[in-house]
Amino acid sequence: MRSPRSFFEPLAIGAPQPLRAIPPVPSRMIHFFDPGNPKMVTKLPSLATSVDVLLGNLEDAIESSRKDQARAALVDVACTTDLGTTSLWARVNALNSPWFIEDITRLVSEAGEQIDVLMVPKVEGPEDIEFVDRLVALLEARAGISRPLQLHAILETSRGVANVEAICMASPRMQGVSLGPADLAADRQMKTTAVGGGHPGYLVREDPPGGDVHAVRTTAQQDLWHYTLARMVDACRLAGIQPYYGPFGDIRDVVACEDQFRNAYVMGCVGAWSLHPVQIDIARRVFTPDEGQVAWARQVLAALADGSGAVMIDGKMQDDATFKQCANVVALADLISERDRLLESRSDGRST
Ligand SMILES: CC(=O)SCCNC(=O)CCNC(=O)[C@H](O)C(C)(C)COP(=O)(O)OP(=O)(O)OC[C@H]1O[C@@H](n2cnc3c(N)ncnc32)[C@H](O)[C@@H]1OP(=O)(O)O
Ligand SMILES: CC(=O)C(=O)O
Ligand SMILES: [Mg+2]
Repeated sequence: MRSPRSFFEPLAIGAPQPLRAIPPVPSRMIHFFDPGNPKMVTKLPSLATSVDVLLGNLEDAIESSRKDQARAALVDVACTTDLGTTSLWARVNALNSPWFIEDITRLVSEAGEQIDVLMVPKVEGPEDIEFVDRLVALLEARAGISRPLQLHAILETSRGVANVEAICMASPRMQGVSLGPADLAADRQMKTTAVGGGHPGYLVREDPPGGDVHAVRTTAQQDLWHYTLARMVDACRLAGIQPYYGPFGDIRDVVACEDQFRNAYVMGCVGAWSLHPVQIDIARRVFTPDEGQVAWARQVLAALADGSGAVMIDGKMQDDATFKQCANVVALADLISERDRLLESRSDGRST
């Protein structure tokens, strides 16, 4: 654990000063692409007019035989493609893999000014983040990078979940954490074979009406990810960083994807991954504050000018706590509306 006095000092001589706060940049959808797939790469300028984050994936879903090609292609994308105001992130391979060292070295050294966030998979404890933090600082210093790269951890092992608070607080580079439901399910030996979503066997059943255990009873599926997500949200907010739902693998099931994303949004997450273009609009719809809720929140703020006291609006008590809840909704809505204005002007071909 670092001393509070040295927490914000660069970890290498010549590395940029660490950030004191996470930049307030919307990241409703982290859209994954395979940098080694030319068809996907040609779509990037057009995708950049509709998504908040484009992420070049080098880890799972990229065949071992194509890792080097995908890495080189991602550096090329970073250095040659105009993505406007859309952020560029990269998912590197796991720390113990044969590709990690080359991933991190080349991405930081050759594209460190273009990449905003490095997503690190299978993070198990603060020591993993501390290791990457120092390595990135050394590479930044050597390459003369002017602004610090941020780190994003994927929560996908039991040990990672057990250490999530320490992971979130391990470095000022930490930008956020995503749930990794597929690897986490495997690591925990859960009995789902899906990427996110529910399971028909994880349910509650109504009590027997009149004690008749043979009566037909209603059941409702429960959210397999509730505990992990809630714990992750608390850990992220404790550290002042951003929580995200990860991927939803059933691309056809847009309804369940929207439900899963919305659960995460209501719980406090700021975004989710989109694996396929069809999931982009789902994430935008879900992670953009609802107009009716924003109007209500503005009404509460206006009624409680300085946040103190208590008033009734439509029969509901409002005070300092609801003032803060509403201020969060309004601040997010304003941030997103500015982002959508930028996306719209880029999509119209106007200068941003
Ligand atoms: C558990 C985890 O680790 S999740 C993270 C790792 N997984 C990933 O990154 C997967 C990313 N997504 C993909 O690779 C693809 O979406 C796949 C393989 C799942 C499906 O791809 P396809 O079989 O080509 O899907 P589909 O035929 O519906 O594609 C329709 C079009 O969208 C394009 N497309 C599909 N996914 C993407 C994407 N992520 N980004 C950009 N374009 C895409 C296809 O190239 C195709 O283009 P075309 O109409 O010009 O031919
Ligand atoms: C997100 C991810 O990598 C997983 O679910 O395993
Ligand atoms: Mg994974």
